[in-house]
Amino acid sequence: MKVHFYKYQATGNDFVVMDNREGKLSLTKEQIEKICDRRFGVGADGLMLIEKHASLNFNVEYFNSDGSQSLCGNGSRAAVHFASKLGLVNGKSTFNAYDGAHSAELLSTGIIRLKMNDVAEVKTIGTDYFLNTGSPHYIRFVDNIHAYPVVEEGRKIRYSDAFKPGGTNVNFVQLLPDNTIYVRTYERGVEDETLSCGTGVTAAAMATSLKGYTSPVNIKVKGGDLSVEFKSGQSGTFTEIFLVGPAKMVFEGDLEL
Ligand SMILES: N[C@@H](CCC[C@H](N)C(=O)O)C(=O)O
Repeated sequence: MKVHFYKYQATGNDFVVMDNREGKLSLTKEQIEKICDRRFGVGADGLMLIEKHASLNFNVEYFNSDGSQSLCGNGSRAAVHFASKLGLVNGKSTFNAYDGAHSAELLSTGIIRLKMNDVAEVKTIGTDYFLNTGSPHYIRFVDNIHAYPVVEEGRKIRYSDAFKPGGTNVNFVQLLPDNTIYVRTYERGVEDETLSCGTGVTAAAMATSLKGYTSPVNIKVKGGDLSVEFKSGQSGTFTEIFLVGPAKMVFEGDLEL
């Protein structure tokens, strides 16, 4: 069976996107792994099916490259760009994802401003933090981020007993001047460092606000620049959270399933 796909990147987090509004596509874990494989397939950190939704503009079914599912912040921004290309939305949009309903805006600059769901709690673990921004995220502040062994240390935390059985994504964050942070993320489901993680930088911005940084927090990742806006509530609660950054279609093609 031949399937048309679109390749997207959002600050270097890359995705295979397919239009499944007719509901004909149902992919197995093995098919997802093969499509996302960088040698035997198209190659991507994740895969998304864009589907119809009864009351919102569309539904996003997101899969990590190993076939597991969660919310993808960068993927959702790419999905909004794709939905706009399909003519499903014009400027403002609403859609359903793994953690429920979201709204977003595609600005004339090509930047996507995605509303994230509220954060009810930030746990403190020694000098580290843990919170859920639609996906689970562990945050550790480090110095000299560029030399930090992200994969080695990330893997230890991701597979630690404390986070079994689901595991967690792990973010290493360096505080920079001017309300800016540099974030590197070990992503579960990709089982490697990615160039950017949207739910991860959102979690990092929340943790950084507990250290006195204010909204918007400017984010630097290996794949580019983002920003996170939010309102802080009492004792580690956050509302009005927006993940803001670019997403681009890179190429399209057909693949044999
Ligand atoms: N890259 C994503 C996060 C995707 C989900 C994550 N790997 C998980 O399984 O929790 C993002 O941009 O948020």
